[in-house]
Amino acid sequence: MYRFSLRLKERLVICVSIVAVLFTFMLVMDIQMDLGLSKRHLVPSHGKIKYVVKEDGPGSAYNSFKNRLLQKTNSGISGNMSKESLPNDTVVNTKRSHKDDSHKIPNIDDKDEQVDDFSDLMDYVALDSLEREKYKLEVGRSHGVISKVAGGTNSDNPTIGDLKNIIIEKNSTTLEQFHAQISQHELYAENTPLVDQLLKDMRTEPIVHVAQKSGGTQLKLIIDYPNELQALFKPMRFPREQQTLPNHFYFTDYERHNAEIAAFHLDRILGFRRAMPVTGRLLNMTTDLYQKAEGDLLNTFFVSPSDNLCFHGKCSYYCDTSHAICGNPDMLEGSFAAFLPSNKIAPTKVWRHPWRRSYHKRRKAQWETDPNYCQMVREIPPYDKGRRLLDLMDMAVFDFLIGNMDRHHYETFRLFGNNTFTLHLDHGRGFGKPYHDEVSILAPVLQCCMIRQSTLEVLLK
Ligand SMILES: Nc1ncnc2c1ncn2[C@@H]1O[C@H](COP(=O)(O)OP(=O)(O)OP(=O)(O)O)[C@@H](O)[C@H]1O
Ligand SMILES: [Mn+2]
Repeated sequence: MYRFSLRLKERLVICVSIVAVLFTFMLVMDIQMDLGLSKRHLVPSHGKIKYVVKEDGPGSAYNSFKNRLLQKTNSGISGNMSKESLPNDTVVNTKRSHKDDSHKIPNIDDKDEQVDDFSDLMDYVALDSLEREKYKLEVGRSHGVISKVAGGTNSDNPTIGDLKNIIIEKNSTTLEQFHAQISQHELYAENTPLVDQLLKDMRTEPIVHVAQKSGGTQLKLIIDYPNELQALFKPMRFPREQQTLPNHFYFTDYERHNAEIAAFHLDRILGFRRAMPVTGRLLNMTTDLYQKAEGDLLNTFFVSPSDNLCFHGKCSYYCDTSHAICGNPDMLEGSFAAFLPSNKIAPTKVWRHPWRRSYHKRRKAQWETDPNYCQMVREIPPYDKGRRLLDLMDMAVFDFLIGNMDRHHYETFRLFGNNTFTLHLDHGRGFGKPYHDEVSILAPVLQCCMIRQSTLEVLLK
């Protein structure tokens, strides 16, 4: 009997052990294959958040960023962070492409990158505010996803027309109507027909006058059409495939007219609506430019050895005979950006971008060396309240996507005060390295560890 009951006990122990092993096995399978048996919802999947959750707190995001981007620079060249600053897998790619196969399309299969389905972020965005509070307590830190109300965009949204008492007449031009409807929180409404109308007008209306635009470093022309329509023209200067030359800094890079066009469309698709409408058009060098130019600009026209009409204009970069803009044979492609409202109607305020690069071959900007840089920015008006700092986060995301390292200043409309959107202007240096991710452009997001919820949602979508 005793021996029998012992055997029973033994059997019981063996059974319990088997059940325990099976249960553990099931849990492991569940975590690996996301079967949902453990009803895990947020916590494990949030483990995928890069840079933040693996270590402790938002500070680690910056440390990780600093380690990867700021401290590894040993070339002594502050601006050229790209090579040293990349995650390991990308460094391999860059090194390979450095010599000059940057014009080749990289083979996607080459990449040893893990695919992230961003399910953690999807989960997070779907939470209501109560669940978020709970999550916040669970992970023991505040999060950087800022909702609309907290982002300060829920206030009134007056237009320039409202504030300047502009009455839209029947015969008002498309650009006049566009200017009047620019509002405190966006350049144009999502479904306005005015944008497509403007693009069409700039593409098809006859050109009546061209003049060089002062300011900035590279050549730009002011194009006048009938009825006060005006556009800012950037000519195609180099072949469409021309990428940033390996030894060019971001501030000496050529400008690409098609970058201006693509950037406008991306800004629109992302729902920012902070870039003026830009379209492309072919111009006749003789009838559209030479015959409509005068003064200083006209004086720079010449006929090249192959009998093409060329000009170079006057500016600080690439405005000389060796960088002339020539017809091919007589046609020239360019970008046409709808002109901003005049200073009389809506003057803009120019702000120095806090994350501006050094624009120097050897010097670093403060944000590249100061681990608490964002903390400082957060306390300085207009970044201390309202939407401004979040707009800079959006701008960083936008610039990262277009590869624009040339964001030295930005502008806002004065009449809307400080709680207004930041204009997205000047994207000519975007898309210079289309097969390279310049992570340092995301420095504002990585250092402040914040992003606007609507932006995150659009990116996930
Ligand atoms: N669509 C526009 N309509 C009117 N003015 C504009 C427009 N876009 C830009 N500008 C003005 O023209 C100035 C120069 O334009 P932009 O920045 O594109 O040229 P840039 O040569 O690249 O300048 P920089 O060398 O300073 O970067 C800007 O500061 C801006 O105020
Ligand atoms: Mn520029």
